[in-house]
Amino acid sequence: MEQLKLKICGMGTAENILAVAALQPDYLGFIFFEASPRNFDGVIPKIDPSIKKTGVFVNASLEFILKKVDQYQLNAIQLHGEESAAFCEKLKAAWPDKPIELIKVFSIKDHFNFEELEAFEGKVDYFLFDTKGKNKGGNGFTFNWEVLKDYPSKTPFFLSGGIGLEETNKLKEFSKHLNDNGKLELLHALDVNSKFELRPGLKNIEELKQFQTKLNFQL
Ligand SMILES: O=C(O)c1ccccc1N[C@@H]1O[C@H](COP(=O)(O)O)[C@@H](O)[C@H]1O
Repeated sequence: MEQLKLKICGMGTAENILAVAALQPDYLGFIFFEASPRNFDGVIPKIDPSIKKTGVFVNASLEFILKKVDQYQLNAIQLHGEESAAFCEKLKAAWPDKPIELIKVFSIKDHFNFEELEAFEGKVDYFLFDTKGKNKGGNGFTFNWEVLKDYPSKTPFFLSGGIGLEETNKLKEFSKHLNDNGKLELLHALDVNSKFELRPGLKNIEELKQFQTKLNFQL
């Protein structure tokens, strides 16, 4: 079975990027959304090429996304707004010979209509489930993961929204339930952000280390 991946999102300073990259996450996320306190406009230092640099966009234009992919040599794109399936198709077609991963976000609180996913099937590589809150993302609290227990799709997904150190027991239960239903392989990655911050954009390295250790023991 493939190992559960980790995405650390909302990076800011070069020094902190290097410290987080040294933890060898699978994905590092950079938010390109001016309304966010984590909006990224800096320089990404050289990091291990196995770490996928992921751009997070909210209803951005195709041109803007293309520019950022080129400028920062992004490996993955996370669409965190109301982007359509047709837009996802256009984005995929923009790099026919480059393996850019496309992640489409859906925000959930207590219910989700899985029919919403249908139009995106086969057009994106992953779905990402985040918490619906007052902000587009980075709300810092979890949604009702029970909603995903009967996940009907074959598309692997990222679990996101308010995941912190105190969620590890709940994560263990959640992965056990998926396993019992033969769906554990569909949980591709965990995505963490504001619960590991000293301030917006500055990650707490010690707490991230503790999280990795707890996950290795528990999941
Ligand atoms: O973090 C932000 O400010 C943000 C703004 C706009 C879109 C997405 C954003 N962050 C994403 O939100 C989720 C969950 O974050 P949290 O753990 O609840 O803080 C994560 O995928 C970030 O990529």
